[in-house]
Amino acid sequence: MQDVRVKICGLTRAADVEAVAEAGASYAGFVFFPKSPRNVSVAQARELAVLAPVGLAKVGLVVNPTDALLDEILAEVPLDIIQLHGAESPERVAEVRARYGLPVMKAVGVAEEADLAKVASYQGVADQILIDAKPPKEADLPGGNGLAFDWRLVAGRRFGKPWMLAGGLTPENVGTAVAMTGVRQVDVSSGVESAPGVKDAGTIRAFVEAARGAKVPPRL
Ligand SMILES: O=C(O)c1ccccc1N[C@@H]1O[C@H](COP(=O)(O)O)[C@@H](O)[C@H]1O
Repeated sequence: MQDVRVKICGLTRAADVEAVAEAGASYAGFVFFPKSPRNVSVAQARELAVLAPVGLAKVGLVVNPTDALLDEILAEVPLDIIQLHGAESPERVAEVRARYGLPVMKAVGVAEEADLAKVASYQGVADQILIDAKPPKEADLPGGNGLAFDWRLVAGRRFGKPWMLAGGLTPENVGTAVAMTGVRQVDVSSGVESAPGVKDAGTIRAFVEAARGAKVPPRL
């Protein structure tokens, strides 16, 4: 059976990229969002991205980006995937995908069943869907808040495109999340940090081990 694939998001130091690669994660995420404690400049992201070995996909996380910002990032940083984590419309997702010729992962925030209806509008335009916890109303960040949602809402779901589960995952709960939902890909940021924006190599290793060792229910 195929291992669960792991994305570690919000890397800010060379040692983080090394830890993520050594742990066996599949995706390394770089956050371009000034309000985030994980925000990196274009120059910093370039320095980190070139350290990633073949097989570790480099994901650029942006929130309602302008073309100017994406142009600036993609001129410098060798990204493999663009993660849109704001209120981008399906039309904007299609536009970004066509303009840069890169796969796009669209994040959808979920707190209740009704939120999942939004996924349908992105199925035809995004390459992957990221199902994340909906942020609290007063939150500064649209993601990366370390909050989980009720995983029963996505138990056994398929979304017409590969999907990833995020929101409040930790080494302690990721096995349950995978077993409960049947998801084949997971994404974490806060749950592998020693302080906001500071990744911890031991916790990254523990997270990847727990995710890959999780009991994935067979697809029906
Ligand atoms: O990580 C951030 O700082 C961030 C900022 C803005 C949008 C999304 C962000 N992170 C993404 O949020 C989810 C869940 O994170 P957490 O594990 O609950 O902290 C994940 O997809 C990150 O890529």
